[in-house]
Amino acid sequence: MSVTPLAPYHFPGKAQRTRCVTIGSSDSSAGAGIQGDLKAFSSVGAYGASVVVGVTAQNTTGVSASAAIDPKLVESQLKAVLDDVGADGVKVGTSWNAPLVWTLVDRLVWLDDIPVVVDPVMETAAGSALGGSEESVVAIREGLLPLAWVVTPNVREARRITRLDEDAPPEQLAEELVQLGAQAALITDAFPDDPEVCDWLFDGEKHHEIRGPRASTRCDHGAGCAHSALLTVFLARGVDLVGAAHQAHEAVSLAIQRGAADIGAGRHPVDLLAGSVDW
Ligand SMILES: Nc1ncnc2c1ncn2[C@@H]1O[C@H](COP(=O)(O)OP(=O)(O)OP(=O)(O)O)[C@@H](O)[C@H]1O
Ligand SMILES: Cc1ncc(CO)c(N)n1
Repeated sequence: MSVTPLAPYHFPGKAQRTRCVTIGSSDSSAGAGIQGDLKAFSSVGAYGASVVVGVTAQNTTGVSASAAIDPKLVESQLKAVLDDVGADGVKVGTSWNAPLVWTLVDRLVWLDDIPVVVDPVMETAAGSALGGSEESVVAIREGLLPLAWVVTPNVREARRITRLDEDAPPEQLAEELVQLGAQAALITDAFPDDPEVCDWLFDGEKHHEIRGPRASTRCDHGAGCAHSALLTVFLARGVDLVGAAHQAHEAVSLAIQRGAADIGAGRHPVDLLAGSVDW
């Protein structure tokens, strides 16, 4: 006789505000990672909670040290958050190693009907590596993609996960990501050398190109994190995927344009709240 295991979480009922959980790593400069995600959640009035899977000593010029958190402690954080705060949407960022990813996968399968956005980050805007070992890429492919409502890699990350050639177009990369199990794939900045920015979305049936002007600032530290965090909130609020992808792109594009150019000497942080605060 097979017995269905009990869900490991208590799952409180609905709250008035949208609750989103980011599962990712600390960025000490707070432009990206869980700090960036929490700011993005707050910028649109959502309540953000976090499960820390790694810590980076990082600033706008790069990462100087990092460490992954013990999977058991990750599991305890997830339980603490989901049992009490609850979640209307979950975002997964950095994946440091396979045991960590599989621990998440084992737990996230219980999140029936809650949007899960997977942002398979492997490098910072300044070019430092963030995880991305071959074993963690395999765990992302085999474990995380099948749980993803939408996966949001940039082109380099999409190539790494799909193992397709350098010259594979975004259309093929996105279709392959869906073939691997994601419900949808959104490749950010699909043509990095073009004068216009284009996010390529494949919703499982149709392709959509989300285009906008390319900001020429160096304020893109945390752009990808902010994008996937906002996407999580909009999906949690029931916005359809194409609409959510447009809204997230527009907000982040503006956040790069009006970015925090006075912070740090490298790739400055995005600023989602620029213009809303009177200094
Ligand atoms: N120069 C730019 N001007 C306007 N929008 C941009 C620019 N660069 C990126 N974007 C937008 O920012 C969002 C995040 O994309 P990006 O490709 O920078 O993520 P990423 O490479 O994963 O970033 P990160 O390394 O910070 O995680 C997308 O909606 C993309 O279109
Ligand atoms: C911790 C962390 N996660 C994600 C990114 C991607 O921007 C970053 N720079 N740092």
